[in-house]
Amino acid sequence: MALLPDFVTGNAGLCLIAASCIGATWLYYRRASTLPNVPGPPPSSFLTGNLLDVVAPATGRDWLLNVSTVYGGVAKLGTLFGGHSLLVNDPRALHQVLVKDQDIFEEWSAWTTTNSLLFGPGLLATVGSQHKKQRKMLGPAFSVTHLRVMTPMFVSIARELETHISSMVQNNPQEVDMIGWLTRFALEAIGRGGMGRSFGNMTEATIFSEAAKQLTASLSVMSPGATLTPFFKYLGPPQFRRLLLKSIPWSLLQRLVDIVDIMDDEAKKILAEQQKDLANHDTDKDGEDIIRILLRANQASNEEERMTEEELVAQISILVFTAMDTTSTAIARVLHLLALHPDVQEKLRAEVIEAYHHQDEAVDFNNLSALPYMDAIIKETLRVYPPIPMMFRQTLKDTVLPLLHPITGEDGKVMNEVHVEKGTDIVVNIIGANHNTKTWGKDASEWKPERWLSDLPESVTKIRDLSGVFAHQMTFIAGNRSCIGFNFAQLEMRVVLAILIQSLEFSIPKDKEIAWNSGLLMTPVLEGSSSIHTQLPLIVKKRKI
Ligand code: HEM
Repeated sequence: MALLPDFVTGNAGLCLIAASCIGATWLYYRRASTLPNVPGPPPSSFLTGNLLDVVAPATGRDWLLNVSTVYGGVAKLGTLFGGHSLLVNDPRALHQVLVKDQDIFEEWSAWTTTNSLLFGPGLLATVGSQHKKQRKMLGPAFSVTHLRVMTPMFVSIARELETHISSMVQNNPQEVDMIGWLTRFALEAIGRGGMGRSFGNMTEATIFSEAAKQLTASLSVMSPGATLTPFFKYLGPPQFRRLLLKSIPWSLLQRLVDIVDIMDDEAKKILAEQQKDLANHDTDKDGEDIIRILLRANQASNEEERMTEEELVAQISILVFTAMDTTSTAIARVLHLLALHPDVQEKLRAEVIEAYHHQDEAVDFNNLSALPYMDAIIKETLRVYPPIPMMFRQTLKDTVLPLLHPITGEDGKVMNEVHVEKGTDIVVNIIGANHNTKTWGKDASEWKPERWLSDLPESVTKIRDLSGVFAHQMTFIAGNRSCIGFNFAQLEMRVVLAILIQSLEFSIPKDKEIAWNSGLLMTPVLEGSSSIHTQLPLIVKKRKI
């Protein structure tokens, strides 16, 4: 025993569990290790394959794009212990994965298990008929009719945001960390629009807002370890697993456990309040929110369809998780690009001022949707800079993926399709699909809002297989697991732009370089900073109206 390090002798149980996990992972990954003949980048190490290349904060995005350029629509990636997964951006193959054969290409089990451990059995954690049932019940709350009703509430939150920022820059232009403000806006939008309650004053952080803000960043840092979570659920009952987690001396993990507890407590409180209001027939609120609509539908449904209390709580935490950072970083990206391209900013401002004549009270769903230049900027930004650069799927049985654009196999022969074994992980290369030159043309990677103001090429409009739910792109993916909130997100983007651009000007600070880190989500940071602290410092100037 003296030969073993103290940590091992002192934590024998923990080490045994870790060794079993590693062994089980190895066995698991060996099963799906044959993707014969599909070329791909050499793995950086036997232990982690290409996983660390994909999630590398500063280079992950370009790495993904480069692999698509070099290897085409499908490429073999190395995963843990010499295993392989398939990176896909070919339009026909993506259509097969996400739409045509979506029952064969199920959500990645590491992702659903992680989400189930974090939030419980909500949309991001369920599969098959349970997922379908939940999706059907939540769908109506995201309808255009409902969003139309919600618009004035978004406008009022955006005006609060504008008032706060304006007061900071009233006398002189100032550097403002826009991502912080946009995160508060997005949290408040999902709070009031989603849960029927405010998450607090926009200027002061609360325990909940801090927890929600840190969640994505913590998960991004820990994402390579997500591949191990399917085995975690076999490590005994939840109380035991919790004890196990609490005994691991890793501050980031301990913070994650706290965050999850805070979010869960809040979700339970929200549900209890909503149920009470509903029981009291209290409809004296700013229109119907998502959870209220869900509760009504749940109440009206039959026994087999009805969601449990646990499922309802999970939906609340999942909505906060999915709605907040995705949308705030999407708006942040637009503002960053407008600051980099003052001509585009000015043209957008002219369009908005012309439409509203300085009366932002008039901003409504219809007139917001009728601003062609704003529409072009939003579509182009989401295409070139999708906030989520990739997603994952897993095959439930052996199958064949057809390719629209054939590739050359390792044996030098042309491949029109790829045979994929049961258990293979599929990486949906969202950014690769959005930058595909065969679809979007040679300038696919350039940010050109103008491309949306004239006819798009036939390679975009005439391909039946290009099945993204939004603007021919994969940003919100496609099929039954596509983003349920894509119209909600776009509406938030439009409202914030319409309100801020009229009275504020944005430019880049002279002494700071902004970079975007890859991860689960693309996030703005200061160039060279490896920190998980997101920042978007822009110089904001008050316009004289
Ligand atoms: C620009 C902002 C957003 C982007 C880029 C985005 C992107 C995505 C993507 C790529 C997925 C698919 C995940 C998968 O394959 O499992 C997804 C799912 C989802 N999104 Fe969004 N999203 C955004 C905003 C929102 C908002 C505002 C909401 C809610 C109000 C939302 C709610 C959801 C939910 C609940 C799912 C899970 C759907 C399911 O599994 O059925 N998202 N989102």
